[in-house]
Amino acid sequence: MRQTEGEILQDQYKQFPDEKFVGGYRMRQPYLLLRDLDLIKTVMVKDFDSFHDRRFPVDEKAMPLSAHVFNLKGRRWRALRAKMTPAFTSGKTRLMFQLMSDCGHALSRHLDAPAARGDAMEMREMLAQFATDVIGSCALGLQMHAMDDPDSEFRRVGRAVFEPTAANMARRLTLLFFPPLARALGLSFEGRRITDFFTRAVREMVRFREEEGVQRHDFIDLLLQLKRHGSVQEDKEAAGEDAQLLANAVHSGDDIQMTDNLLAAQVFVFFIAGFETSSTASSFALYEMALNPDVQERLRDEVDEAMADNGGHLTYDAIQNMRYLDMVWNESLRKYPPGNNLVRVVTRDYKMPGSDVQLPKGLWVNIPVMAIHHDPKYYPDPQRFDPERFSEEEKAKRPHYAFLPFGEGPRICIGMRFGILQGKLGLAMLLSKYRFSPCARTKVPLRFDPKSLVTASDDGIWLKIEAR
Ligand code: HEM
Repeated sequence: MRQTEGEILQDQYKQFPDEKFVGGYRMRQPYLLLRDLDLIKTVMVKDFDSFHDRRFPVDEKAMPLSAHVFNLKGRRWRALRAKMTPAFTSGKTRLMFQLMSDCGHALSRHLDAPAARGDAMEMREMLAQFATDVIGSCALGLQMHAMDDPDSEFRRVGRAVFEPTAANMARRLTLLFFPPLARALGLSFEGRRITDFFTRAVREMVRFREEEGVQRHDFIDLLLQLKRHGSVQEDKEAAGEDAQLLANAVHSGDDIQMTDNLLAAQVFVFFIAGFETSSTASSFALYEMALNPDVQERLRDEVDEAMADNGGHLTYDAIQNMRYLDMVWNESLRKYPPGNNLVRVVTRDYKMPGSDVQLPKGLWVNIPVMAIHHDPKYYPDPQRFDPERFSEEEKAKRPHYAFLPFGEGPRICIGMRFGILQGKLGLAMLLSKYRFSPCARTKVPLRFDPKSLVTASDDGIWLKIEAR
């Protein structure tokens, strides 16, 4: 395989410019590719009840870590999503800011020596270590020390899950395309070693918290609230975006018991969904800023100003209020969406609106995010990195569904606020202290790694780092 799934679908998307949707096969599995943004809205939101599932199999007994909110299906997904949503409001994210910020300071400390020497560094790995520490601290309440020790246990687990090895690929392709065979062989997405490591680590953590009565503003604490009381304490005032987030999480009416295994599965998905996505996103933003020094300077000016206004610190509100940071971050997610293809499964036979085409239950539906984000109809000269595309004026000219880095509808990324805060904080902290420029190993243009689960360059992101 020499192209990513996103690139294969992008070719097909370009091949049929006049169609609203196109059919195809992958390893003899039929699928539908959506091109039309109104149809995408119909599938993701309006007729969501006919498209509510994803494609990875779930088996709570044989593969305990598979029963997480990303994978779960139907009523069980709905019940869990509704219960977990209050853990992801901006109120809760704000409480985690200090934990995140501490990891940011550790990142800066770690880079001081190489920056003083003007070294070339692989920034994706650096940011993955930062993200591992953040998610470890905020999800598990652990000091992971991935930055002090790149071979720490959790960084090794994270690497093992995402490493595009032949074994990982073979296991996942079997799970996707031959689920009965995967079941017979006892395969899981992450592999037996990681299942055992993770369930044990979370079980020990839960026991420690329960016995010692330890409380921390992190996800384990919120999941333990769910286990004990059946719900997470909601914020006193949920306004704006949060009200929308909570309103989207309609309960299925089913009861869901938060067992230790179910709790471990949720922590596992926060870990894997949380660190690779935000670290690749931030490293692509750094890459583009190294190639576009005017953008880097303008953003650094904004960061300096925000710090000067806040006694030399980067606060939660300062990050939220930085307009240009938001534009740079979004343009980077546009050009390099970590999830380059979103999938829904048809959950009951469905007639496509405006046509005679009937979609059978079980069919996979692809929403080709990479292709849409590079369609010149929405983004003229799509290879150009131009944060101005995300000024309020330019955004208002585009259809909402032309920008889908976190998906949309009831299955939109539950950790979006957390991921954005972490990514932006990392960038702001780095720019406040260092300058980034291309080095001999910087690849222009980048090539994507076809074996990677998320959009990632095939040789990391090499940049020269210097103290300001
Ligand atoms: C820049 C960072 C991130 C990006 C770009 C991202 C992207 C996405 C995307 C594209 C989806 C699929 C949405 C859909 O199908 O409509 C998703 C789902 C999900 N994400 Fe994220 N994500 C990020 C960070 C996080 C973090 C930090 C967490 C957890 C702490 C997280 C947890 C999840 C979960 C649990 C789901 C499944 C939600 C459901 O099906 O109900 N993500 N994410």
